[in-house]
Amino acid sequence: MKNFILASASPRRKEIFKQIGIDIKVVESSINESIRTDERPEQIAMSLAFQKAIDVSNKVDNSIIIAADTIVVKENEIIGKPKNKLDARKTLQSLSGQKHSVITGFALIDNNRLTKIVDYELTEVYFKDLDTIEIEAYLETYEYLDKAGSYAIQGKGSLLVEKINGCYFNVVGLPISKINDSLKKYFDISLI
Ligand SMILES: Cc1cn([C@H]2C[C@H](O)[C@@H](COP(=O)(O)OP(=O)(O)OP(=O)(O)O)O2)c(=O)[nH]c1=O
Repeated sequence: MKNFILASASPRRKEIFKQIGIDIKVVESSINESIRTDERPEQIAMSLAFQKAIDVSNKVDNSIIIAADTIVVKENEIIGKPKNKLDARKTLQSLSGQKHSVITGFALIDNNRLTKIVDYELTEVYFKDLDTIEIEAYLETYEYLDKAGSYAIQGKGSLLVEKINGCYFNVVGLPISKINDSLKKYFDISLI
């Protein structure tokens, strides 16, 4: 089996690998996640994922590096991680009763063969109508910290969601099935 490296500090991404029986090694990237606002959301997510993968690829030998970046987009506006509780409250108010997209860009690099792949997955998420009491109760869980869109679908945030259209794991931060498709197609490796 090839040496896989996950270039992400996100415990959720490591957990997704664990769920499919892979105890993946983590090497965190140290990129500055600044974005160019003139790019399309999927370009931004792919570019950030690629920067994370390249950064880690320069630190390890003979490995396949997997990196990802997740952003939330509503009506072409990018909603990142909340700066504070006030910010999280505003985001949840704006997502209430509405549809948004969760885009995860991912990058795969085989630094032995010098193969590089970048792609993304998009999932539509429909929020329920949330009242003030629910939003305040959710904020008290502090689950919003460090989450794009200020919620965690894998936690109590599941109670805010009416339905999704697309890959669930993509919302949690790693479209594992699409990543496996790319590994099969371009690297001749299957995670199954
Ligand atoms: C919408 C949503 C996002 N998220 C998380 C996934 C990502 O970890 C995070 C978005 O931040 P990212 O910048 O994609 O990742 P990260 O900062 O956690 O880790 P790293 O940069 O080292 O790769 O939001 C959830 O866990 N659940 C959700 O429902």
